Amino acid sequence: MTPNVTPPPALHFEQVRKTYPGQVTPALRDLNFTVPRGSCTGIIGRSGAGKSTLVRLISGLETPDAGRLFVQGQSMAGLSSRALRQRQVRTGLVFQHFNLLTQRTALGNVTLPLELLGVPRAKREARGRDLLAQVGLGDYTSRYPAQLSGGQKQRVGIARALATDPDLLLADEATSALDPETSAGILTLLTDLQKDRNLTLVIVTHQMEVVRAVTTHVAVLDAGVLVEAGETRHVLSCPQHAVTRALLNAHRPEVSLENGEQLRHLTLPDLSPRTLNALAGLGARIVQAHAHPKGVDAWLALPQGAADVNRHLDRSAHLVEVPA
Ligand SMILES: Nc1ncnc2c1ncn2[C@@H]1O[C@H](COP(=O)(O)OP(=O)(O)OP(=O)(O)O)[C@@H](O)[C@H]1O
Repeated sequence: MTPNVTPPPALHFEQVRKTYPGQVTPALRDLNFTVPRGSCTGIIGRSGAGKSTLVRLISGLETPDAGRLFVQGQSMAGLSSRALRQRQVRTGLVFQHFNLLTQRTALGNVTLPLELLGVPRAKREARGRDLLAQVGLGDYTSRYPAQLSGGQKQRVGIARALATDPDLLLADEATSALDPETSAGILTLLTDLQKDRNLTLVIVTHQMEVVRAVTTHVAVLDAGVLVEAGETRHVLSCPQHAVTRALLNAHRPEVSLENGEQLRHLTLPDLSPRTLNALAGLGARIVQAHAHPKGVDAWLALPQGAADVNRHLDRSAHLVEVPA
């Protein structure tokens, strides 16, 4: 009989601390935190929280000065330089500013990691074409970065990150440089790829709407400290820390509410006449709305008693509430 062995988590931090040379204050301290295998985990925090440092530790570009970090069950400290390189090959990175080589075509950028591994030209180009097709750029293989939109450049960046068949994908502010609609498309692509390939996806962001839109788990960092972590639906519906609440309210629109109206953050399936009619029937006002991977991310002003009214909504057809 085969023993029932539970695979280790994708990432496990044990009392991890990182202080940069010449600095007194650690960029990360006493970090205890686990990223479940196959999850889509958001790492959120304000500027200077330590998010990029976390990415650099996971990708082996920095080492902790205390504590232990396990990636796919392997202690990063115990790896030989060869094993570290192999680990790095299985960790895909997607960057905010795409980091494409301007002198190379889309195909040339995607095949670069394979070229560095010595994969023969015909094989790497076949794989590169396949990956570009998977990210919706099958007709753009010969384009140079300057001939691509921001969203297309990020698709090339994602295809490149997948070239070496990673088991872990780190997206560091991957949508921060994109407009909301393009950003929604990239997040959908990332989560579709994650599910299809059974990857662990770590999304580093300062935007709570990104966490809300696609993650299953979230960790909130502040000034190098993990202040809150757990399943996204629990953390967002019942935030325990003031920093989490501040991040949740960061995009709360300034609006004067009338007669006891309540401001609610909702995901609408669309802005079709059917949805708008349903909202009008409730006396709801749309205060703000923008594209979202699951439809339209909206702030609504709802009349007093909206909680009761919400119970009468056909949630699956019209409205899916997400925690404000
Ligand atoms: N190479 C470095 N040398 C010295 N200090 C650094 C270095 N890199 C980062 N820091 C410091 O470490 C802390 C965490 O920085 P980090 O870049 O990880 O934060 P972040 O959450 O990614 O911020 P941002 O959202 O602004 O990119 C900050 O105080 C920063 O000034």
